[in-house]
Amino acid sequence: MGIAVRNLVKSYGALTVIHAISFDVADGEFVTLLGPSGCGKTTTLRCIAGLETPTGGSIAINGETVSDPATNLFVPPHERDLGMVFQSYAVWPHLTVAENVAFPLTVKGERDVAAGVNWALDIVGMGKLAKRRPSELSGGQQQRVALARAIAARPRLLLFDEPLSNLDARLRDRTRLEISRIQRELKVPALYVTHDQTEALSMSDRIIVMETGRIVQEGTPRDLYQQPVNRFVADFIGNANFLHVQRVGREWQLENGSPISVDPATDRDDGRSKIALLRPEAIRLDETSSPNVAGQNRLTGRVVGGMYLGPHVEYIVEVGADRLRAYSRSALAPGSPAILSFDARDCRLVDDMAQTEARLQHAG
Ligand SMILES: Nc1ncnc2c1ncn2[C@@H]1O[C@H](COP(=O)(O)OP(=O)(O)OP(=O)(O)O)[C@@H](O)[C@H]1O
Repeated sequence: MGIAVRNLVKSYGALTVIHAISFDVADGEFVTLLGPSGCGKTTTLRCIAGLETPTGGSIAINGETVSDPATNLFVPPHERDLGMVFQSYAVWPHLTVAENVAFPLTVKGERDVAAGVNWALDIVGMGKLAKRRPSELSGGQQQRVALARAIAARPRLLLFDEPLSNLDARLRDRTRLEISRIQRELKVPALYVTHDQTEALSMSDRIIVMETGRIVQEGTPRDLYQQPVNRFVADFIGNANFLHVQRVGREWQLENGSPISVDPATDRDDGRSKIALLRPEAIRLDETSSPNVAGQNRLTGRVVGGMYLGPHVEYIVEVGADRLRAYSRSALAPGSPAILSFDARDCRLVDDMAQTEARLQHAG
């Protein structure tokens, strides 16, 4: 049950934009495709919807293959039984809210269209505005109509392509919660495309991070935040500091020669070049008089800037050749020395990005 994508390839002429990716979305699961602009998220989603013709690989929905170029199989979009919500609300301006939502029910040949419309509008909280036209609605309300239309025919799969991009920040937060609630209520698998890490972290059961048409890592939001496989994922999800480190004998050192203890679980000698990831919230930032805590890394840096954010000040601190972001409630003057303390387990070695790029180039 759910979606099974196997070795999906999409090329436009000589240009391949999806390179044989495979993933699943289990029944009732909320999975997000996350990655920078142009990495192939939308193309993947559109292949599943049947709005693009894949070049290779297969796609199955609830065990039924809907696309497999090797056997010339291609089920058209309207026969795939899925609901889709786009960035542009794509509601029809000449139809009322109720008529918009009725459309998929009519196409499906449902007998009690009115009941289906009421059900869907109730779920998105738009029952009272059924007779309005889209021009009489706010952006957020129009997106709710689009959502109601996507779920009205009780599809076996929900697809979302950056559905919150056109909403302002507050409405985005609210609609995010609504989408999560509705998907869990309906218990249908959902695939959600975004380049916004907050959306991905807050809504997903699982996140698939993509880079240039390939999957770099997939896992729960917590896995990806706490155990990113490389610099690209660490940088894309959450705030990240990177320390340039080198192995000297059995220890790791910063470029200025200071020794540094790293998470032993990440200290693998696999021949790949490494960089140390240190999240800002793992750093304790003090004035130089702070006491030494046994077993902690303790680096001396220099404050180069600070930004007051209310709950804390976000400082930029120079440590050797690296600039790190760290938070503190104390007021530290620019130019003043500071001590950065952190647990070795919070300092993880990850593959450096240059390595990923090299691998991608090698893989063609
Ligand atoms: N019709 C097309 N012809 C040629 N190239 C295309 C076509 N559609 C998309 N591409 C290319 O495919 C790649 C992936 O595009 P896609 O829209 O899937 O990326 P995305 O990750 O969804 O980006 P965004 O977040 O900007 O929408 C891009 O390099 C894009 O230029």
